[in-house]
Amino acid sequence: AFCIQVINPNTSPEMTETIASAARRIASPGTTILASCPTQGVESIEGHFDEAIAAIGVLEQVKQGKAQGAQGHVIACFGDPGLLAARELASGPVIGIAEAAMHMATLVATRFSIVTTLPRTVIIARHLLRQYGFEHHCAALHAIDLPVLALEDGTGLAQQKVRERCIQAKREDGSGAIVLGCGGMANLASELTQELGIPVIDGVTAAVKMVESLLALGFGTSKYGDLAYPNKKPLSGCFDMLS
Ligand SMILES: NC(=O)NC1=NC(=O)NC1=O
Repeated sequence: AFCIQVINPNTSPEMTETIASAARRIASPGTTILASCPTQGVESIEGHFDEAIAAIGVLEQVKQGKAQGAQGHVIACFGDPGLLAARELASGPVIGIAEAAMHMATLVATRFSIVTTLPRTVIIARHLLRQYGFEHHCAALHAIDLPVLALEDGTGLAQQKVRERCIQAKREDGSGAIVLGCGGMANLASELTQELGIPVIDGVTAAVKMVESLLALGFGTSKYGDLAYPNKKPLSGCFDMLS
């Protein structure tokens, strides 16, 4: 039986719920999901500035999650904000949804496409592909060109755009799999997989299963080298909460 914390790095309660329900749906029977989002920060993450703000909230949540018994952590934003810093703080595994979805896509197809939210987050996804070493696995990246919270506005327009973009990507890119590039798309993957007949991979569910696998294998984050716990030092002002 595992306890896995799933962190929505933005402060949108609706998106936290979308993410939490996807995580709980896929979690093994014995796994408890602790879903959370930062108490302060940014309501959606759409660029480097937002990611810098969100990373502090991720660290605060990881610290709280550890205290609540979380054995592993998922960072449920497609920028994987604060990933390595969170790995320094954590004992258990910490997996970002972008890396999780990308890894999974490489296991089922030789090439994958990414469908994400804004043109500027396409550029950030490219940075992640390079950072993770997946550049040559990714055939193309597409944006639905709607803000992140359009996925939670109840109109269904963003969801329709995601579907259209996935159909286009399958037709045009020659990719065998598609990665959904936002935590708020977590509830779309299984229906799109059925309709398109190819793996449409959401990073929230992928990351939950990867954390479960690492825990089942007895692996946490390696605390040897640069992911060792942070050097002890006083943290001033609002950062005191991270001491
Ligand atoms: N590319 C994205 O849409 N990233 C994201 N921003 C958020 O606030 N959540 C995400 O997954």
